[in-house]
Amino acid sequence: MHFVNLVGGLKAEIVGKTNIDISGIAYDSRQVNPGDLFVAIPGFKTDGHQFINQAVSSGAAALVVTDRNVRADVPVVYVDNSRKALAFLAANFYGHPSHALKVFGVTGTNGKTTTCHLLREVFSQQGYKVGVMGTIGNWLGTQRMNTARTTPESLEIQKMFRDMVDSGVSHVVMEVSSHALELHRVDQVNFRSAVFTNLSQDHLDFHENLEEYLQAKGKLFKGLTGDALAIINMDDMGSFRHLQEVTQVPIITYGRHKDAIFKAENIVLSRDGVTFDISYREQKLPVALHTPGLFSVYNALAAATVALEEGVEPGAVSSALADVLGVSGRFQRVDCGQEFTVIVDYAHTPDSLKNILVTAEEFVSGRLITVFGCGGDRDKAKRPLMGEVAAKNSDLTVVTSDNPRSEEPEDIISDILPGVKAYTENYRVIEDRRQAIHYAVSQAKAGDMVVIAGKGHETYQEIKGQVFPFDDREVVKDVLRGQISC
Ligand SMILES: CC(=O)N[C@H]1[C@@H](OP(=O)(O)OP(=O)(O)OC[C@H]2O[C@@H](n3ccc(=O)[nH]c3=O)[C@H](O)[C@@H]2O)O[C@H](CO)[C@@H](O)[C@@H]1O[C@H](C)C(=O)N[C@@H](C)C(=O)N[C@H](CCC(=O)O)C(=O)O
Ligand SMILES: Nc1ncnc2c1ncn2[C@@H]1O[C@H](COP(=O)(O)OP(=O)(O)OP(=O)(O)O)[C@@H](O)[C@H]1O
Ligand SMILES: N[C@H](CCC[C@H](N)C(=O)O)C(=O)O
Ligand SMILES: [Mg+2]
Repeated sequence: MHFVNLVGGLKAEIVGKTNIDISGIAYDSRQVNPGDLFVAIPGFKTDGHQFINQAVSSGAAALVVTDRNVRADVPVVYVDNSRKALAFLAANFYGHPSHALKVFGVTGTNGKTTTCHLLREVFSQQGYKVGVMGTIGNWLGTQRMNTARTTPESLEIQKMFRDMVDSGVSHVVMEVSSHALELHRVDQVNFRSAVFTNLSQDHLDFHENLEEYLQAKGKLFKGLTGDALAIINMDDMGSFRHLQEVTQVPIITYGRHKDAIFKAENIVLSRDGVTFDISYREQKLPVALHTPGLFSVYNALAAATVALEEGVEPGAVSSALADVLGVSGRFQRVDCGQEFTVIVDYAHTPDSLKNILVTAEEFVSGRLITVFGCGGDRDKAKRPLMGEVAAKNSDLTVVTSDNPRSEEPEDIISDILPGVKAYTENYRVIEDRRQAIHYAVSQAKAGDMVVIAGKGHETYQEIKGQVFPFDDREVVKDVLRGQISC
């Protein structure tokens, strides 16, 4: 692409000759190919400006920088914010593909992945080719691609949108994390609609406090334009009020609140699922889900609201929701015919852990045994809170490691323990997650339930910067294999 077309419209000062072609964009010097434009990002850990020489020696044809002192033999584009510029340039480079797609963004602390996958099923059953971007992977129709982030960097997003358009995708459901909103990853995305699930404590390592966390989420709604809709959970009243203030587009509410436009009524919770009615605009739509818990009602209601607003026939919405047997690592049973229940779940916040344990508690006839830890290099304030939730809602709590990342596993456990000790003496600390799962499962008797929380679909464990293969579900099967044929 010609350099002038690429940077056209970007608020910037340009020094150097502009009559060049750009073959690609890179924001990491290690990824630069000859002819690329290198965008230097001042980051949290290091500064992309330090790698300019490396980028140029790898063949960078031009640079985007924020540091006015940078001088180079290639053209230099001076901008105020390089993440913003990256999003702008990526959208230009790939031809603004989101304008040729219906992109539905889902944000909130919990329920994004689940809501997206429910919505994916509804749209797929309509015969649309659906794109998905989120925690458990990215999909172009049925083709799955791995992902490291819930919401990738703007460059990857725009490239994926381009591939989606080129392969016939019409609808995209994507999780939009607060990190993505704060770091301009979705700046140039043309959202058809945005969904808000809920807000509770998480990521206070990244956001100053809950207000700032909410403000980051609000950016998704602030950016909506045209005939986009803001689809908001009205039961989270504090967040609802904020989002209502910041958005300029029509608001569609859902929830159990009496004033919600799409209202869940007649909710019946059971061990194997949930049934409820969606009452909206003088109509009633019965829904049956295979996942239990009140939180499942919210996810399905959010997905149904989007689909119904898009004009999907109501019967098709409820039948697609009924066809979803579950989402990988979300309240996933590991069943080898044992006499007790084992659930692997991705709850890694105080609120989600509480939801999952309250749901489990309701249907367990015996003891509830919980295994969990907390991620390293993440919100430390949630650790004792998760300890408290586990202790209050379990008969036996096994505190272990999640992904300690660069932290000492025992330090993380020490942060969790005050919360546990304040509510129970029935706990064990087993730092090694495999051993912790072995212990918990071996303690279970007929009628008991073991909940293994925090890692859900993950197939790795990161300890001291090293990534090892690890899958809670496989570890459970290994233990059960020793007891019964599995
Ligand atoms: C906190 C956060 O989001 N950090 C993101 C941020 O990293 P950073 O600012 O620290 O980058 P840095 O390491 O200082 O490097 C600065 C720049 O120098 C470049 N560099 C670096 C080294 C080198 O040799 N050459 C080079 O050019 C880097 O590519 C980067 O552009 O920008 C990077 C480039 O886009 C991201 O990869 C990185 O995600 C990190 C790895 C991360 O763990 N993010 C998590 C917390 C995250 O985004 N999570 C959300 C939330 C999930 C949820 O809601 O639960 C998600 O969407 O996944
Ligand atoms: N609507 C909800 N409200 C509260 N908790 C929920 C809800 N839906 C799911 N959960 C709980 O949160 C966990 C994570 O769910 P899910 O993966 O759908 O959320 P997410 O928002 O995508 O999370 P992440 O931010 O990690 O990507 C589930 O395993 C479950 O324990
Ligand atoms: N997207 C979340 C996932 C947390 C999952 C948990 N297993 C952990 O590693 O902390 C985060 O990056 O904070
Ligand atoms: Mg997710």
